Amino acid sequence: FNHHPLKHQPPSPPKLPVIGNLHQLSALIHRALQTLGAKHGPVMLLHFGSKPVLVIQSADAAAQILKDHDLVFSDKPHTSSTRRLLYDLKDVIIAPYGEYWRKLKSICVLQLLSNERVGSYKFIREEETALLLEKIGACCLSETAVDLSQLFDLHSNNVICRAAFGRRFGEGERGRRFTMVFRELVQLIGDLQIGEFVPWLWWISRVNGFDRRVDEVREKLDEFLEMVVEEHLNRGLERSGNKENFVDILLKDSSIDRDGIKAILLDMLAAGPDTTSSTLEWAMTELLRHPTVMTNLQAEVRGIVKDRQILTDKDLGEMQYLKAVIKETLRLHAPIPLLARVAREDITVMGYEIQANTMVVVNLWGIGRDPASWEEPDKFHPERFLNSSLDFKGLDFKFAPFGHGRRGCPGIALAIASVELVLANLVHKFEWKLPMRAKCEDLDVMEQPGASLHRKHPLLVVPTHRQHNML
Ligand code: HEM
Repeated sequence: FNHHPLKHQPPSPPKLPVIGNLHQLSALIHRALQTLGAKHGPVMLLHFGSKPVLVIQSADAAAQILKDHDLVFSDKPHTSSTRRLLYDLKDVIIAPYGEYWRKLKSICVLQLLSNERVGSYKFIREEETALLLEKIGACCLSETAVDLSQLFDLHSNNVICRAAFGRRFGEGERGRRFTMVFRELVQLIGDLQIGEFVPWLWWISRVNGFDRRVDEVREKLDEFLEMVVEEHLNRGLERSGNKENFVDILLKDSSIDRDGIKAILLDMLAAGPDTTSSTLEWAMTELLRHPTVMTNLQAEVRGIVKDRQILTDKDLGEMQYLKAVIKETLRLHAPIPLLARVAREDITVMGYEIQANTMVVVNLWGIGRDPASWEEPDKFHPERFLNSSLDFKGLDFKFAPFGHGRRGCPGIALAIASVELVLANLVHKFEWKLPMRAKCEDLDVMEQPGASLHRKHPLLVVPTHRQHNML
């Protein structure tokens, strides 16, 4: 469209000089976009500074971006802070679409995240789940509250670290600090700094401390990743070479340099544990807020597992209500609420002319709550997924928590296997209540801003051992 003025542009809310629409956004950007979309429609053109940003908030429009024109929208936007944090785009998540990205993605899928690989980590998931249950069980006698948010973080981190690196890194005080650095990384990536969009305001992120936080986080992460790589190199010399893990495989590939290796490892640690623990955190939050759903889920799980201590894959396969609870959690609390892409060329979307280089934001969170697609969209009602063919493959774009297409999430199998096993065990083995005799409706659902969506406040809950005659 470079040769003529655009005739059909999407509606735009009125904007201010210099900052465009940035003043209409709040820290929880997905919520601000939903509010704007209710007024201006599901396809809007905003301006972050002078930069045009196409905002997509309906299933139909998302299908055009993620399926029909997937190739055109297969690049990701980046800012100077994401470049600094992610080794100058040498990772999978932000790397430009092309040969290098294709190679990294296929290594991630084949060597770490394929169904077969995920099956081979079954013992890791089981051991880590047993450890989690033990920690919770230890609090039962004293009836003290457990911080489930922290336990879920540690659990998800251990599963991914053991699968990818062959050992845990999350234990003890050092481990806790390491999990917090990853949380901060995700918050920094999700933070819109005005200087990225209005170049002469670059100094603001220096004055408000953002640049300093980026540098500190980058340094701590690099130190940690260097240690992981060195450990593998040293160990590799001694080993008989009978069992390679993901890091060994990356180290063998001469076309990926040291920064590239660290960047991919960083991706796995940034994208995997945080999203998995967010799903667990919100699932338990919603179960506690909805005692009937909790009772239904306990009835299903306990009915299938009976008095056995160990839950099997076959048991999980039969738990339709459990699967519906997980889907309903992902619909209401998409762990990655916003997808960001960039148009590689001029293109028409939903009849609107969109110019090359326009940034696109797909509000997965907003689409999950769109009244045009869902009845009583804000209600937690897992039954809507029973007897329904909606699944995670993102074929119906009203429910696409893992995205779709070339840049879609490669971690679905690992994430779902981990979440199902933990959740089924938690409701099988324990009864749950809120501390200080709080009522279920008192449990808040406030969110922490960031590229992934967590509770603002940790989830504190009091567990007791299940009484076997209860159900
Ligand atoms: C419930 C858990 C998870 C959710 C909801 C989730 C969601 C997503 C979403 C929405 C995207 C962007 C897709 C797009 O742009 O179309 C994504 C990308 C990605 N995810 Fe996940 N994810 C989860 C777990 C995992 C796990 C466990 C891993 C690996 C350990 C992982 C690795 C990745 C990677 C590497 C990408 C980038 C793919 C690319 O750019 O080509 N994710 N994920």
